[in-house]
Amino acid sequence: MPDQLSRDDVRRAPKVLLHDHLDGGLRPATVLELAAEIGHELPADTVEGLATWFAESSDSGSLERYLETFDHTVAVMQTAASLTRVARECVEDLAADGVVYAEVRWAPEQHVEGGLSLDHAVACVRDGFAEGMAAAEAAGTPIVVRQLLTAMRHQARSKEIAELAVSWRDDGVAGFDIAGAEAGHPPTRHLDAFEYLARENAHFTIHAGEAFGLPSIWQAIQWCGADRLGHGVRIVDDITVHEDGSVELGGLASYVRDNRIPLEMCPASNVQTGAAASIAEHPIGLLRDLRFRVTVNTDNRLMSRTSMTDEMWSLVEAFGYSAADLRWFTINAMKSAFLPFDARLAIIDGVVKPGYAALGA
Ligand SMILES: O=c1[nH]cnc2c1ncn2[C@H]1C[C@H](O)[C@@H](CO)O1
Ligand SMILES: [Zn+2]
Repeated sequence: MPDQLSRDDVRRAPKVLLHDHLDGGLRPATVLELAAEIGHELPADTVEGLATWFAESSDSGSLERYLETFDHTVAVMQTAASLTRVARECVEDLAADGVVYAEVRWAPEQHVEGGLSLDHAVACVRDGFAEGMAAAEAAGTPIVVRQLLTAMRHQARSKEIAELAVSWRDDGVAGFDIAGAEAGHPPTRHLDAFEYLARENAHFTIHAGEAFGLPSIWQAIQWCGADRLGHGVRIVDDITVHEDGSVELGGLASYVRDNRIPLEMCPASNVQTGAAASIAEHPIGLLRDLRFRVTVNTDNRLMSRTSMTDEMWSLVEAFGYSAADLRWFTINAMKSAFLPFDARLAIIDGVVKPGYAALGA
């Protein structure tokens, strides 16, 4: 494998994405077109102007402000046709970027203002993903994409959304998540949903340790039983690096590492919301050195003006990572996917390993 990676190597390398929001990844041109169709007023009227508006408005250092930008994307995703279109384009964009497996999350409860039922909305996204996967296959860039259904943590529909996720588990839905403002909305408010999912042998991840610290991570794992942590960056608050370079892990950090709990890290998003000061200072460097089960993700490609290639390339530049490091992140992610074990292995052995082997050839 080449030591000196180029950006094009990173683009060609097979990548696995576990944390990407459907309503955070629209093409700016699509937002413009869909908004024009329904008469929704946007803060800019050109593709570049809108792309810049999303990126700049999301760059405030506050998760709450960051989340306000979703008003515009959610507004244009209230019909069957728009949901299917956005889902299809999402898959096409990921595949063109070299993503070979993705779990894309969205909150069905936010897409029923136009009269869609929750089930119909999920079916529309399923259809869009299927169209996108077929188009990617035809373009020679095959990809497998699954939905994660998100419940909003400030609302009270999590049990209902958890039931929706279970009822669609054999038709493209791989798991469940909660998202939204973290401070003041602890995951334990949704305990009935998580207990239900556990009884159903279903998978779930929880956004935790992004805008709020260790108590949120502790609750997500020890009270709610999350399989993975969305972000989880604040786990570093339970790690002490001494002056002599020795490292001490607190009880929670040890638990997360010992149990190989996957961290869905999203560097660009974290810099925008203030969860990390810069990419170079992002805790991903330390956590990778300590061999936590770290994965690299985009979170919101529109708001962060990013892609999987951009995220990985920014880490190559900041930390000097090699192809072997990127392969390690990618296999970590594939091992942590909410797919059956044999399906995960098939992608690791059949796609990821050969793809990295071919990189230097
Ligand atoms: O990084 C995030 N933290 C918490 N909530 C988020 C983040 N990115 C997106 N969301 C919210 C806004 C979306 O409307 C919702 C469902 O995708 O999830
Ligand atoms: Zn997120």
